[in-house]
Amino acid sequence: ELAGIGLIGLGTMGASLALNIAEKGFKIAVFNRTTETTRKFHAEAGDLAAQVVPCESLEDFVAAIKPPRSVIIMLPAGDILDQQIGVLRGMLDADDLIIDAGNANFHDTNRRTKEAKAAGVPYLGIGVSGGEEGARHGPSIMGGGARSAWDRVSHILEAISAKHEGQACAQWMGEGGSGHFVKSVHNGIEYADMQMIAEVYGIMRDGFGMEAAQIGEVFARWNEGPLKSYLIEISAEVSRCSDAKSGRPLLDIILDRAGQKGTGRWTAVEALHLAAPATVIEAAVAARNLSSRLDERKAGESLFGAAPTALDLDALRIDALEQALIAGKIVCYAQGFGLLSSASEAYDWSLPLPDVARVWRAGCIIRSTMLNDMADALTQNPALNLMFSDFFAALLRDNEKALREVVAVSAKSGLPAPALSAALAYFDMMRTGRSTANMIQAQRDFFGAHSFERFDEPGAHHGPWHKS
Ligand SMILES: O=C(O)[C@H](O)[C@@H](O)[C@H](O)[C@H](O)COP(=O)(O)O
Repeated sequence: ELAGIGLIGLGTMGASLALNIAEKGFKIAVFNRTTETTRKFHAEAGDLAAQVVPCESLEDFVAAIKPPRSVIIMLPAGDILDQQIGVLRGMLDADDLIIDAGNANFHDTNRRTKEAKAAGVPYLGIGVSGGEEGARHGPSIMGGGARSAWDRVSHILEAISAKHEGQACAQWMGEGGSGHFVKSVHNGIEYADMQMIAEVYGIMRDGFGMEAAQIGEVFARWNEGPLKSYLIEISAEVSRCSDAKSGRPLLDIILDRAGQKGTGRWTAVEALHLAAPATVIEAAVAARNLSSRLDERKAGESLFGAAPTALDLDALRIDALEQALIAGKIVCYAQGFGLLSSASEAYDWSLPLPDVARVWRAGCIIRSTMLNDMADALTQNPALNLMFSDFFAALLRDNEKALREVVAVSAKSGLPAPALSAALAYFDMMRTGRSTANMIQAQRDFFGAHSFERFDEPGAHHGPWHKS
């Protein structure tokens, strides 16, 4: 019996996704450049091995799949993917579908979709979120490309996806690179959420002098409240984990140099490009860049002395940290959905924003109970800044004071809080009817005759500079 679908790339995510597909009853052909990996995968597939067709050549792989074929490719972003698509396309029939399920840059997916369209062959770019665990037992899936191509495989993608209240967290988002863009923004928000959590962890560790396990208790408590989410849950777990070798808290042994593979950066770059402020995401990307400058930071510490970080609990209540995170999260998601809305317009995607929030409710890394409320608010008015929706405006009113307090105290005591500070600044800017951009306009006109608008007269105006 031929396989109903194929998958190339048995890395962590690819292998997990293939087992998930097999487990849901779909016979799957698999191929990996390194044959040893394919053999090992099949040998370790256990009861699912019968559902898996291990192929040691691309020819065998293509022949093992029932036409019209659907082939998922799970490879790192970049040239390697174009090469694989090129080779594979040469061996497939015209109506065979290629699905890139990796973390591609949506600009590349836009290009590849156009190339596929020009060649008259189907192509999908899908964002898959949830890490290894999610891929294996139910990820969140964000599809992009021709609707007809999505409809060919939606029964499989919905079957393997995470479920929220029985609803599949797998959704077609639009044409071209829309699926990968939604995934990028997901990752940008993931960066920002993680950074804000790391900042309050820093205040508890360096400000209050709390032990990792104590901090873990606080996160565990917050995971019972409005912040209930996968990232708070795992922050509690990693804080409470001890190092097998030394018995010390593992967190205290991990080097403070954050890695990144690009999705957060791409999101920040696109936000600047579209003039859709995503300052909390930008701050999170910059914090990762700064964290990698370990030696320079150490040199800075000896040059300027470590910040006078010690705080007493009178200065700041632990609960204020939870409230600050709630306010920061609302601002960050408002920016994320604002960016999705701007891109949807710029690229003519008509992104279903309420469905984006729904698809993120389970399976993905940023899954949280707050996404339920976001889906409701966006359903009521997808065009409205999320901060201005009744539910979140009320929540912000209740929590913005704590965010202000946390940012103020951390600034005074030299505890870096770039993402929380960016969130507060955005909140204050977005509720300032009369900003200071008039000074910018005057300066621009002074040195570059760029002109300015007046309150009292339409048109472009110039100041009486350089006249005297
Ligand atoms: O949604 C997910 O499942 C994750 O976001 C996944 O895509 C991956 O873990 C990120 O690529 C990590 O990104 P960085 O390596 O850039 O932190």
